[in-house]
Formats: sequence, structure tokens, C-alpha cells
Amino acid sequence: MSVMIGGLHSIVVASSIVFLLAFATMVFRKKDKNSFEPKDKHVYITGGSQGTGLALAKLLAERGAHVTIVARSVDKLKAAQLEISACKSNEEQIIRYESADLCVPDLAADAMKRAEQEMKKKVDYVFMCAGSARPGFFASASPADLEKEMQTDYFTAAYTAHAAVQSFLTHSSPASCRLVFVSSVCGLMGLPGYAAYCGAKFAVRGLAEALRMELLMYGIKVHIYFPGTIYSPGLEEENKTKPQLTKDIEGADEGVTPAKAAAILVRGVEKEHYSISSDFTGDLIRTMTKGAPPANNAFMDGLYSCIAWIAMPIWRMGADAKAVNEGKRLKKAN
Ligand SMILES: NC(=O)C1=CN([C@@H]2O[C@H](COP(=O)(O)OP(=O)(O)OC[C@H]3O[C@@H](n4cnc5c(N)ncnc54)[C@H](OP(=O)(O)O)[C@@H]3O)[C@@H](O)[C@H]2O)C=CC1
Ligand SMILES: CCCCCCCCCCCCCCCC(=O)[C@@H](N)CO
Repeated sequence: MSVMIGGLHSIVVASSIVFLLAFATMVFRKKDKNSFEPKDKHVYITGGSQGTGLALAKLLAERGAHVTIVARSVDKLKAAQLEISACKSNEEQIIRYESADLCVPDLAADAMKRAEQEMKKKVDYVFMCAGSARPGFFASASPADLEKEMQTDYFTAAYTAHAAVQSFLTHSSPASCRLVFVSSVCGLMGLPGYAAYCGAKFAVRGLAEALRMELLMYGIKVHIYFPGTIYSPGLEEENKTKPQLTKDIEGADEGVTPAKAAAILVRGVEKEHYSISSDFTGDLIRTMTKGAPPANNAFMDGLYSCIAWIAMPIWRMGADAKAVNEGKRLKKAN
């Protein structure tokens, strides 16, 4: 009996010490001087003229950032500039735009140089939101379609990231700089109708993952967001040509507004998560396909991946059956 009480006593003492230590580190933790703080920073957002990029620009303007948005259409950029300016938290903030086709390497590099000259400030945080999907079945895609998707989704990010790293290395504090990529659930798992897009978004993931480790050399932080459906103007456009099979399969995902997507992204960056997802389904897919990068929370990520280990094959049986049935339906129709 006394041995049992003694054992219980040591467990209580040991767990109290652990609890106190955890509490003390929480209370007395020094704020990282390079923690995410948009106020007075130069935030550069590709694809900032609409959808997620625009929502992000508005959110960071509210938080006191100087913002440069980059896209091709000047009309959309001008309208977005007004919207973002209305969100400023102080008069000193500068909100600018640069028009550039970011899949051309020189134009991507020049846009960033001009942004820095005009803002008279080097870029601090670079968010790569530019991109869009042109869904369709692989069999009816042309080689040009495949290339286009790689240009729009991979090279826009790769060239801007490249220009950003050149700039960060001459920044007064490279360790306060961040690169934030936007991939997609389609950068974690393949889905029918998105073959070309999946290839490009998986490529973004490979780039981000290599840079996460490589840029540790300079203390530069890298993040990547893998959203599911976002109700953006881009989604409305792609839905016009999206195969019914793709619509049926992605219907399982509830989706978020651009404002919600932007808030989730910023929260993830603030929490220093390398890999960010929108919701529970996103967490299951993200953790199941995690690979080498760090977990956001070792315990929760492990738990999510256990759930996905069971849920994914069940979900896949249904999805595969949809593809088989669509094949049968098309055969009958022809
Ligand atoms: N909407 C969704 O369901 C999902 C979207 N995503 C990804 O999130 C990101 C944002 O998507 P979303 O919110 O839908 O945005 P939109 O598709 O609504 O907007 C795309 C933005 O990117 C710009 N852009 C596209 N191509 C280029 C280019 N070559 N050079 C410069 N700018 C370009 C567009 O402007 P312009 O055309 O004038 O150049 C626009 O500002 C994208 O990378 C997308 O792939 C990921 C998962 C789901
Ligand atoms: C545990 C397992 C459950 C698995 C459920 C999987 C459901 C699939 C959801 C797909 C969501 C859409 C992807 C993003 C699309 C996209 O990037 C384009 N719309 C770009 O504009």
C-alpha cells in the first residue's frame, strides 16, 4: 500500500514539475524578434488583384503593412489598389501595384526591383498567390495546355521566389524575411480533371520544401499553403470548363471564402507552421502526405494521419468508382 502511495506521490510531483516548467516557458518565453509582424513591412503579393491575394492584401493593410500587389490586368490592379487602400490602418502606409506577366523571368525580377525602388523599401514578406487552374481531361489537353499550367502555377512562383531570395540576401536582416507559397490540395494529392494543374502544384511543393531547408542557411523562413476550394473569381472561371467528374469529386470539400483563406494563411504563418491547410479535411490530407518537413503539432499531426490512414482508402473507393462510372457513361453516350 505505502509503495503504491509513494509511487503515486512521485507521479504527482513529477507531473507538477513538468506542468510548472511548461507554464513558465509559456509565460516567460521571449518574443522572437523575427516573429511575423506585418506593421511597416513591405509585403509583396503576387495575384493580389483578386481572390485570395486581394483578401490577403486587405488583411495585411489592416495590420499596417505597405503593400505591393502584382498581376497582369491593370484595370483589376487599379480597382484592387482602391479596395486595399480603404483598409489602411494609418496614413503613412503605401499601397502600390505592379503589372507584370510573372511567368516571364525578367518581368518577374523587374517587377520586384521596381516595387522596391518606388516603395523605397526592400521587400520583407513575399506571398506567391498568382496561379489558376484550367481543368479538363488529360486526353483532350494539348501540349500547350500542359505547358501553360506549369507557367501559370509553377514558374510564376519560382521566378518570384528567385527574385525574392536575391533581394533578401542584401536585406539588412535576412532572418526577418519570409517566402510564402500557395499550392493547393492538388499539390498533395492527384485528382481527375486537374492532371496538368496537379503537376504544377506538386512542383511548387517541391520547390518550397527544398527552399525551407536551404534558406535555413540565412535564417529566411518558408511557408506553404495547401488550400481546398476557395470561392474566388478564378474558381467561377474554371468551373465553366470543369468536367462533371471533377465537380462531383471536389464537392466533398466545403470550401472557404477568400477572406477566410487569407486569415487561415496568416494565422498559420504567425504560428510558424511550415505547411498550412484550410480545414480538417486539409489537415488529414496534409499530414498523411507530410514527408520530411516538420509537423505543426507532433501529436495532432500524428492523430490526423492515423484518421486519414483509415478514411482515405474508404473515400478513394467512392472516388475511383465515380471515375469508372463516368467512363461507362461517356462510352454509352458516344
Ligand atoms: N480558388 C480555389 O479553389 C483554389 C485556389 N488555389 C490557388 O490559390 C491561389 C489564388 O487563387 P484564387 O484566390 O482562386 O485567385 P484567382 O484565380 O481569383 O486570381 C488569380 C490571380 O493571379 C493573377 N495571375 C494569374 N496569372 C498570372 C501571371 N501569369 N502573372 C501575374 N499574375 C497572374 C491574376 O491576375 P491577372 O489575371 O490579371 O494576371 C489574379 O490576380 C492560386 O495559386 C490558386 O491556384 C488553391 C486551391 C484552391
Ligand atoms: C481523408 C481523406 C478525405 C479526402 C477527401 C478529398 C476531397 C477532395 C477535395 C478537393 C478539394 C479541391 C482541391 C483544390 C482545387 C483547386 O486547387 C482549384 N479549384 C484551383 O482553383
